[in-house]
Amino acid sequence: MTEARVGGTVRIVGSGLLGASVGLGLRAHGVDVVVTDASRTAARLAVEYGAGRPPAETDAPALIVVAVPPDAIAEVVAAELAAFPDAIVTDVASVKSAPLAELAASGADLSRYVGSHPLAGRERGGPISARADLFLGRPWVVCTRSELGRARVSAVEALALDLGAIPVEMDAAVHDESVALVSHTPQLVSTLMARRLGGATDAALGLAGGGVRDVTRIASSDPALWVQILSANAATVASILRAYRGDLDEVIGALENIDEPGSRRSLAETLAGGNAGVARLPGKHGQDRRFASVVVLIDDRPGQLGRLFAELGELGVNIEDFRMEHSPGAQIGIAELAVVPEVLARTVEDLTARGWRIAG
Ligand SMILES: NC(=O)C1=CN([C@@H]2O[C@H](COP(=O)(O)OP(=O)(O)OC[C@H]3O[C@@H](n4cnc5c(N)ncnc54)[C@H](O)[C@@H]3O)[C@@H](O)[C@H]2O)C=CC1
Ligand SMILES: O=C(O)C(=O)Cc1ccc(O)cc1
Repeated sequence: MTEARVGGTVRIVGSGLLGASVGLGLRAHGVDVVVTDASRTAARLAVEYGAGRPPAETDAPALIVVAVPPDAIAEVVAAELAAFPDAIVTDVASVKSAPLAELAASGADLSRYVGSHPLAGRERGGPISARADLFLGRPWVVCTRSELGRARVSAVEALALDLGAIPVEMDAAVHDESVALVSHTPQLVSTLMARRLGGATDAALGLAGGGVRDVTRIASSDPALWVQILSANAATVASILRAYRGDLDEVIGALENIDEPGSRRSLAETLAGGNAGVARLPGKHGQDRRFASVVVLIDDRPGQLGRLFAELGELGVNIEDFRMEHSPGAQIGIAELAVVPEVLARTVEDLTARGWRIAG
């Protein structure tokens, strides 16, 4: 067990997915964690899963983590600031400006409040879905404000670091604009595409591969939580969607008039724009480096993946990334490996020589 950076007792209010995950992660460092929730069942479950202990009269937490739904953040943060006058209070809500404005309007003492947001989550909520490793390697935004003392910001960064996350300082407005683009609008785009699958035939769905799964993965997110997130960042998300609608109208125009001069060029430029956009997403370890992909067909039997990995090790090929897909109609797994481009040709050649089936 490594020693924690956070000192003293940490109190978690809202012991669902995020709250219980924070508790589990801190308990793994031996931190004294108190969990509480408006739902008795959620609180008891979190305790039974090992995320912390029930509150006691004598608790004097140094740090309070509010992990309730966005609509309840301001009210709960204000109550915690008032109840524990020596504690620093943070929250993990997916939106930052609206709760801050609500808190300021309530007259709360904001000098001890440092908003934050871990960019880590799952489609399912509740303490049953919680994981101690949820935050490992993920960015954790800590919202700075000019009047906030360094020590208070550092206390929340210590929490992020203890949970294996990477603290990123940002002000609330920049945070909300950023997540509107990389999280909130993608949620709606994924949802709208998945909604189109509602009327599809089983035959069509049987052809689904990695592409549609990638685009719709987050469409199974909790509607109740997402209505709150989107409502709290509505104007910014709407403005991105308006631009998106413009792009969509252009694509529809080109498709409806595909033989008009310029239509194919317009489609090509749209597709190239997508290539340029996706290339800007940071890759492994935040690098811009692109990898080559090797697709290996493997029999759906125990030990096959282990053998593939071991043989790549023998060949001195580092697996930069890995993804598994399944053939809908056959007992075959499709292993997609990312390797550095320099080793692509010899990897394909050596694996083929060893009897592996390479696709594409
Ligand atoms: N689900 C995700 O992937 C992510 C969620 N977040 C943020 O984390 C926060 C919590 O989300 P989840 O853990 O996913 O939700 P969840 O539904 O799993 O847990 C929320 C918990 O808060 C409790 N609660 C509601 N109102 C309360 C109140 N007034 N006082 C005390 N407890 C109350 C609920 O009973 C529930 O147990 C939200 O603000 C969300 O925006 C941040 C990053 C990722
Ligand atoms: O699963 C994913 O890709 C996510 O992006 C999960 C997620 C959902 C909500 C957040 O506020 C932060 C992260």
